[in-house]
Amino acid sequence: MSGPEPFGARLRRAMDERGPLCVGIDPHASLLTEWGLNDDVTGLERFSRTVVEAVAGRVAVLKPQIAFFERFGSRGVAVLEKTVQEARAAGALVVMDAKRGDIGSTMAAYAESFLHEGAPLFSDALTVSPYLGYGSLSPAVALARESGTGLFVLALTSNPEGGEVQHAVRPDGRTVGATVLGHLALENAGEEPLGSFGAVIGATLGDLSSYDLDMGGPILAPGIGAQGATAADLPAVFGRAVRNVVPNVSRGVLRHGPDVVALRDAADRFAEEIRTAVTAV
Ligand SMILES: O=c1ccn([C@@H]2O[C@H](COP(=O)(O)O)[C@@H](O)[C@H]2O)c(=O)[nH]1
Repeated sequence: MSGPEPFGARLRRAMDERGPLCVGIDPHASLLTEWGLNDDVTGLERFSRTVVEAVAGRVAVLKPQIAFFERFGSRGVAVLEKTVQEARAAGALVVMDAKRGDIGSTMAAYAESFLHEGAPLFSDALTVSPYLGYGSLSPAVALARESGTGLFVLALTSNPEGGEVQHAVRPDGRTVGATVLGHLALENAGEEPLGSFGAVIGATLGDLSSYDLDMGGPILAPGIGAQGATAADLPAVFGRAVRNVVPNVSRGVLRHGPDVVALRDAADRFAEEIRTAVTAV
């Protein structure tokens, strides 16, 4: 089959070559201040550039959190555009953390913004919310297939409040989170070496053995570092699915800036801890 190489295949290769770590680009106001930067667009640009310079050439994935750019309006979004382009040019895959979700016709426009090659914010993958119904994501699934990009669908989020929705039991006896994972298994069926339709599942969640995490796609796992999970928790949380896990660390790395070498060393330490934990399974 011709067309662009699917995201899942590109991600598997990047994970094999660079390890699975994803570093988040989350320019919190407090971090800008700690780095000695102003809480303005110039500070935002310096922060983002520094993170890209430090780690984009060595980690598999970078995940900019769009909220921290949008708070500066159009000039912040312009910084995000440059950040995405520079990160991709340095060899990292970019997962845009925008958590988009809406009725299907609007979802198509969100998908165009991030998954259409040539769009200013074109990224390798996008986080999306299935809580308007999984089917509302269909336009994004279709465009991702066409453009060789991917989705990470919120399934079991890292925050303690998520359980009231995601662990809720449906009339068929399955939880809402398990239902999302079931949809993803269908999207990824037959895709080798890894599907392009991933789940977001928090590394903070403890024992998930009641869930079938083997849905053929990657698992983006935030929660390591500032939210209290550690690399050593990964095997217990994800079991055999750990080989498909992309652990995200944002503040745990970013707090070591603005020194480029210190940032790089922090990312390398997390990468090594993850490698040790995952190879022990
Ligand atoms: O369930 C979720 C989904 C997304 N996130 C995002 O990941 C990072 C985590 O940042 P840390 O500083 O490492 O805590 C952040 O961008 C969240 O919006 C999440 O934490 N949990």
